[in-house]
Amino acid sequence: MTAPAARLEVRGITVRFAGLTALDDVSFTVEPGTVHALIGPNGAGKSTCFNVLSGVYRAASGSVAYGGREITGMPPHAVTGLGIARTFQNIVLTAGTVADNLMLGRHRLTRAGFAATALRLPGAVREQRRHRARAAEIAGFLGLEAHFDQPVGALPYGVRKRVELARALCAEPGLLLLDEPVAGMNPAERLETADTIAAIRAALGISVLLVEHDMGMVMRLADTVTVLDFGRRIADGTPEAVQQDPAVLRAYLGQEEAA
Ligand SMILES: Nc1ncnc2c1ncn2[C@@H]1O[C@H](COP(=O)(O)OP(=O)(O)OP(=O)(O)O)[C@@H](O)[C@H]1O
Repeated sequence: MTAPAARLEVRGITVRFAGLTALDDVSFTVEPGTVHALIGPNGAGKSTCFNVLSGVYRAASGSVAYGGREITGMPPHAVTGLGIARTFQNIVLTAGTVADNLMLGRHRLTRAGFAATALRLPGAVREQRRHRARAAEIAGFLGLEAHFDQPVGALPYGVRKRVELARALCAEPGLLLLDEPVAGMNPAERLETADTIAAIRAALGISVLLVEHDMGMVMRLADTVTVLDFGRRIADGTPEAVQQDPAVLRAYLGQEEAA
């Protein structure tokens, strides 16, 4: 039921906030089935780029196409409908259990309307049962089976981050956008999450675009890396090539000097 991975083409996107150019003519391509990292110093424009891709912000110019379909200007739910799901830098979960949150993730795939579900009509009940079984399967894949019926509010931070990832996967996306998936995690949790992301790609064949500050994680996982600095793309290539790029070294050195 997973949406097939398709090519994401970002062409010349520019975003301005009251005089500040957060993204300046940025282009890159995420090839189907690859892990692509978007990196750069603080304020480089990474989150802004994610917000454009997921329909939260509208670019002043440029285009974003997924599987050849123009998604520029689409609202977030329409972008999700095409098979693009995301997680957020700060955990965004609703009250209730892990299962409740994962069922929300399946919303785009649910056909029965609100009334049919509320009235517990047989077709709607069967459909809910099928979605719940798939949500439980995804929870198991992410090591969350023991937490499935627990309230998310009581869970440790690292587990809640995994719940967010599971919820995004519940939409059966072809492209997963992960905004700092290991931020705030301890080293063991970081390694575990890196392994999980690699396993997701291998098992589902989907594409992953991730924003991440943890360079070890980027180097371990990414096939391709795009580097932003002050809203501009300064490098794009394999992790090895990007790591040795003088413009990238200068950008990160500048950040250390400013710190
Ligand atoms: N809603 C907004 N209104 C005004 N300025 C914004 C807004 N969102 C981002 N910016 C500015 O745009 C620039 C890019 O910010 P963005 O959050 O995209 O960077 P980032 O690379 O994600 O940074 P970080 O690594 O710190 O999360 C920054 O100068 C930021 O202050």
